[in-house]
Amino acid sequence: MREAATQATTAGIGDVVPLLELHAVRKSYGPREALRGVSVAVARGEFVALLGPNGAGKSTLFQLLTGLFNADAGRIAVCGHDIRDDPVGALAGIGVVFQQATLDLDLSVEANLKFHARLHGLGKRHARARIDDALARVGLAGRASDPVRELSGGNRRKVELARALVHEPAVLLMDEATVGLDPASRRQLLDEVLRLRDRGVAVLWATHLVDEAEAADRVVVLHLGRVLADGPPDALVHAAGTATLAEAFLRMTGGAGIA
Ligand SMILES: Nc1ncnc2c1ncn2[C@@H]1O[C@H](COP(=O)(O)OP(=O)(O)OP(=O)(O)O)[C@@H](O)[C@H]1O
Repeated sequence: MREAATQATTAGIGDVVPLLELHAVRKSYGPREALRGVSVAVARGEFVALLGPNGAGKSTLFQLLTGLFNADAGRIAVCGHDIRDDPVGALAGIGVVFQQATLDLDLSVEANLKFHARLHGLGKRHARARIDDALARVGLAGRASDPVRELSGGNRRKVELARALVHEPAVLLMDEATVGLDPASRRQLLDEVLRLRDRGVAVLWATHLVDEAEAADRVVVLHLGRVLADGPPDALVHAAGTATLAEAFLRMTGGAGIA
């Protein structure tokens, strides 16, 4: 993991070169503008929360980042690879946990991860080592042969995180990944991702939950397809003149979303 992140960083000039970069990204569905010129950057070892109420454009942004479709305008680059010119290079640097569960419930934990490893072109021996490492990282070392169907919701999310890590991405995308989890499981997942951040991974964590955003190095507030604020949680609270991030978020979005 560290190696992948380091390689990506040293390819640029100094530590400030972002591993994930969106510049003036626009996307419309027919006449509806979902993203109206969004710019966001995430550096190595940085945890950025993308905080937005329903309809802000978070899912659209993640769909662009995962190559599901192209932006109408603007630039997206991962580890210096433009997602339009070099989608394979860009997507190789990304690990994703989607909002919707995407595991095959009838397969074992290990089989799900093996499938992902093959998709990323990992050889058998390398895949074996990476899968063991990723499962140990999320505390599921002893569950490799269990059918996913037998795991709790919290453990299934951990398997999804392990799967996202198998190919050692420099950038981790978490799309409302804690939806449906109880508070303890939510905290565990957040803590694990913070540890990955500390190992150098660049994390973009989409959420509508203010308490999750409070743990971030920077919070990007997205509303109706525009970035309303981008900075450390304290700075956002200070700029809004409120007592809490929740109040600042409410004020910025006109009460459109709070949790
Ligand atoms: N396939 C689509 N066709 C038409 N409009 C869409 C489509 N997907 C999203 N939109 C619209 O684009 C805007 C942004 O939606 P998006 O789902 O990206 O927001 P979001 O922040 O992920 O919201 P949520 O938290 O509710 O998932 C909304 O106005 C939404 O109605």
